[in-house]
Amino acid sequence: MPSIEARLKTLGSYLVERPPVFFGTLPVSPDKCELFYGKQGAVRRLNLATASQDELKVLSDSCDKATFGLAQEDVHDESYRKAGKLDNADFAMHFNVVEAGLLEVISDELFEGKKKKAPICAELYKLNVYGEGSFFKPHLDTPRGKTMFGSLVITFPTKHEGGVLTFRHEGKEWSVDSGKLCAEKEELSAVYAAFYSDVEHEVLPVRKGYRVTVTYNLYFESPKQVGNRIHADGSALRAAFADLIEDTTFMSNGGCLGFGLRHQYPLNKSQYIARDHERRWGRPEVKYVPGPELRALEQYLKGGDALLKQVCDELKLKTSLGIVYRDPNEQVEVLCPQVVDLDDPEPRTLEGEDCIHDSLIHWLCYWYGGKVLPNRDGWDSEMEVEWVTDSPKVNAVRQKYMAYGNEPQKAYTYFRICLFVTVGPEGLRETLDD
Ligand SMILES: O=C(O)CCC(=O)C(=O)O
Ligand SMILES: [Fe+2]
Repeated sequence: MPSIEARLKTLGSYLVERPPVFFGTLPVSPDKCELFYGKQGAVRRLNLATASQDELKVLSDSCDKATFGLAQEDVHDESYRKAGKLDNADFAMHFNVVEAGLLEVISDELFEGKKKKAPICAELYKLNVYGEGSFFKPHLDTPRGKTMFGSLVITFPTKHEGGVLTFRHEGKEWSVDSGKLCAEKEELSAVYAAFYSDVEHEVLPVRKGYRVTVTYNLYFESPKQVGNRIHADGSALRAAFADLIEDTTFMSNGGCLGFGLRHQYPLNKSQYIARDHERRWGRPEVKYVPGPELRALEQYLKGGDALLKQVCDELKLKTSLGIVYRDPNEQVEVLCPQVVDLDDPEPRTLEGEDCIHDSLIHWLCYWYGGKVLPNRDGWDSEMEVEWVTDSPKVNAVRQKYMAYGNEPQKAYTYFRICLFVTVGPEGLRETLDD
């Protein structure tokens, strides 16, 4: 029998996922390629299946310059993104993703639904026109709202060369050459690509012609039903997990397993919540309780993260999400119940000191109920965790703050979102209340 350590490693390795991107061609009838557009006054009409280069130039000239999201702002910078765009209020098409059956394909492919599928919806977002020399440098899509999990790009069959949509995730790469795919098909076809928002993607420069795309934001429809997502490849993970907890020598007194989440999720920074109490009565005893943002996030996990939670639910093992902060200066990690607003002017004091004193870790524990995790630096750990997987490096979010030691100075920390599984002692493994 392999050692427990080796089996924990195997357990982590079962969290591999299907590609977080999928794409293909989709036959379309010419009437579905009919585009109506215009910002004010007269509306123009253009068929994207038959449009001439001159007609496409008129469309391109009617567009605004495309912007992109940077630090919560829409920025226009042609060294980063060169393309035209129309907002969803300024165009209409007969093409319909639901009628085309794409939502079913997306929910099958991204969530690997064998039995029940996640109810999802697609919201029309923008039309983009990439003429010769247009491109969009590597970026992640900004989630617009908590339930948004991905994007869908439909490329219509206008003649073009280049403009390859390229995805990269965890060292792998996928390319969608829409010009080539459309040209190769005998029947009139569009190209679709659906992907999670946190998968890096770029549009390589268009060499010839016009590439016209319509993008959609993909959402979960209702958090209640999302809990039914089924991952077809879950059996290996389930078996490895079940095997471990049946072994009486594994965590015989119970314990906690830690998994770094594989995907990124949008979380707001939350402020210190006990301020009114503090003003009136002084600092309350702050206990560690996962905040509402993290509790809500449990409904919206993606891919392997959702699978892990689902397997734990089936095995009746309690799970909770937590934010793990790392202070790069101290090589120490602390588990926090929320993403902390480090610019929050309150709470200000730490045992009489102003603001965040030298120790961010101490401050997080004092005000937010943070718990110090096992580490190498001689801090006393308040919680034992057996780590199974770490998060990919790109999921570590850098956060700046002002540290007030002898003098104020800029400092930074990293946080990542982790899932913790509470395992009961041997013979009483189940920890989830019904
Ligand atoms: O037009 C495309 O192919 C991709 C557009 C895109 O990545 C975006 O709008 O964020
Ligand atoms: Fe994008």
